[in-house]
Amino acid sequence: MSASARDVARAIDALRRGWPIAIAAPGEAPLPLLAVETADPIGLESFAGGGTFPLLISNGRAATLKLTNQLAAADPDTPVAIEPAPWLDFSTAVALADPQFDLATPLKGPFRTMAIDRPAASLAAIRLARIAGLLPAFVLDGAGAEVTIDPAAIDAHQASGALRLATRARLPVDGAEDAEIVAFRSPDSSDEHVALLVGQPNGSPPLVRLHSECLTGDVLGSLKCDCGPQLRAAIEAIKAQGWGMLLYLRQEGRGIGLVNKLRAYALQDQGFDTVDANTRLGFAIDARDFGVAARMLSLLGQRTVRLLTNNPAKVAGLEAAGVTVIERVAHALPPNPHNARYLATKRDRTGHQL
Ligand SMILES: Nc1nc2c(ncn2[C@@H]2O[C@H](COP(=O)(O)OP(=O)(O)OP(=O)(O)O)[C@@H](O)[C@H]2O)c(=O)[nH]1
Ligand SMILES: [Zn+2]
Repeated sequence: MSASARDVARAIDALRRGWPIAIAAPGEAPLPLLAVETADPIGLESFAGGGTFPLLISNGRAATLKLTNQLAAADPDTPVAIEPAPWLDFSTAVALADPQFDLATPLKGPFRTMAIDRPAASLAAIRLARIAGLLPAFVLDGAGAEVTIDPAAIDAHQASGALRLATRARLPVDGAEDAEIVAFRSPDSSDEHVALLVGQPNGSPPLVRLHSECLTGDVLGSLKCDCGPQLRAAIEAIKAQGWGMLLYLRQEGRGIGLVNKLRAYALQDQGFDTVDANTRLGFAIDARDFGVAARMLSLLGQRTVRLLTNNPAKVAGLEAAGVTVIERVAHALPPNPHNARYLATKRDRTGHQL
């Protein structure tokens, strides 16, 4: 592991423990940061010195709070800085960061945005929050940073190039007794992706399914989404075709992590759909990087595939990463009363071809 990879790992760990870090981009002054989600009043005081402080949130969140115009910057990941104000205290910072009480508690204010003087570090901070599975909201410019990292190290952390095949073994599964599991690891990330290889190569391109982790659907049988049935149907479809592979990608919640996905579910309980829930939390609607899947296919010797999906973004993501998708094979399953709205939203708002 390189020194910078170690620093990113330390930065993620520090943020999750409520310790401050700094991001220093070339040509910019360092940007000290304390994650609002894991801060407490004592940690905040030792970081900010007891005074008032500026905050950094994402545009999706700022637009939800009516601090920016959603249309002005279409990308929900764009950083937005909020000016210090005497009424900006710990509990107000939490209310600005976390949408769960948006409808219940009127926000203190007014709050004003301000120009961002360290743009590269600010953008990297929002990305780092997502990688750490934290709400994208930081107190800025305090003291005591545990570690200082370069945005380039965060890019390297996300890159799939260092992914390696770690081990493989026979794994008879329900529906495919001849299956083999292959595990992948990267020194830059703790995500352990796996591929399930079904059947034997028969000269034609494999039928491939990219399945993003869904603990609730895959393991607990959640009816809120279609993941569990899609997972099992994919294995059956691959088996029926003769051969292929299911890539199980550790991209829970379309890349925002389990806790943030469950926060999105809490917002869905309040009536927001899957798209608006992600945006209110301050995340992109889909934060996945399908370069990981392309790298796994390349390590498995596959550059041309038939892809089981309804999501054109998966086809585009693989193609952009150098995989030829010769055919998209539809993978729709019957709705149930709990996921009908979710499936309709995917069709109407994220371009799924159902
Ligand atoms: N953030 C968020 N993630 C969700 C929600 N519902 C399901 N997911 C996640 O969405 C991912 C499932 O998407 P997939 O089935 O791989 O793919 P898709 O983009 O729907 O496209 P298909 O290939 O057509 O199924 C999993 O990581 C789930 O955890 C939600 O409401 N919010
Ligand atoms: Zn799911």
